[in-house]
Amino acid sequence: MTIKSALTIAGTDPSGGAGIQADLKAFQEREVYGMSVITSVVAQNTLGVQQVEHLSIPFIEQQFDAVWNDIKPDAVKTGMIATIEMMELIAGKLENTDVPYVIDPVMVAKSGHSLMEEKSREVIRNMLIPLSTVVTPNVPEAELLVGFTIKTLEDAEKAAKVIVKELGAKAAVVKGGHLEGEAKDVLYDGNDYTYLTSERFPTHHTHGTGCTFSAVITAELAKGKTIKQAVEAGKKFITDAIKYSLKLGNGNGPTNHWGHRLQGLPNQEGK
Ligand SMILES: Nc1ncnc2c1ncn2[C@@H]1O[C@H](COP(=O)(O)OP(=O)(O)O)[C@@H](O)[C@H]1O
Ligand SMILES: Cc1ncc(COP(=O)(O)O)c(N)n1
Repeated sequence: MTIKSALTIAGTDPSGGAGIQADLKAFQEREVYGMSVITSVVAQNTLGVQQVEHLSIPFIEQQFDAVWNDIKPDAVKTGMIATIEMMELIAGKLENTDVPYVIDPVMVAKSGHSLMEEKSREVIRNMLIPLSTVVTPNVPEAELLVGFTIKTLEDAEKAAKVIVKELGAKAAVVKGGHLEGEAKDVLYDGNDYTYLTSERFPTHHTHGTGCTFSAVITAELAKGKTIKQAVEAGKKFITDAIKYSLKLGNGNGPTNHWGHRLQGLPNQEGK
């Protein structure tokens, strides 16, 4: 069996639901060998973010080189990259590789805490997105990337197209977690739209949904799946992870990375 590997470059969540920790759990569930480069150490839990400390640029670079020069990953994702300097470093490292690259453009945590400097938005747009295979913004992130309001499915389609045609991503998925009604995401791959729809579960235990979704997409690309197959696998996985999400902690609990093994069983509300 050939082992495929994936690398996440992101911030941490010591409570295990988001960031690097969520990504590594997702890679493991998809049977891909997981590796990580930490950009910022975050004191956070299900209640919110308490404190953030950024690692130095030379130290982030050392971590990256340690992985890349030894076990070159089959796919890479970035999550929380807070500063312009971090983005420039990562862009420089990824610009001449052909490794599939997924960007989860993490800007603000669900709890409302900013995880990216505002002035970095321009840099993610100009330097990182043109290098990417798939970008996975939620609605507020997509609005900041494209500069218009997203209220309807048509707006989401338009935003996905702008991210591909104008910002230079190979594909974009605008996630519908923040819209009303069914949880409907829109993938645009430069030619076609694909809609990924699930029922909306009435739960607030959704800490780390975006991290887990993009990590599964990364794992599937590492295995050589197409963008469409990878995004469909990500949607299936996150739907079960939310359906069986965990009432852990005192705030918004984490998603359940074993959700896909629990199909047919009652969720935590007994439904
Ligand atoms: N309550 C929910 N029920 C079912 N799916 C959801 C729910 N909330 C979010 N999702 C799905 O989870 C994935 C992550 O979306 P979203 O929560 O918008 O991302 P983020 O964590 O970046 O804000 C998407 O596929 C979205 O459709
Ligand atoms: C290190 C890190 N990366 C990403 C998120 C976003 O996750 P969420 O939007 O679910 O809070 C987070 N809270 N922490």
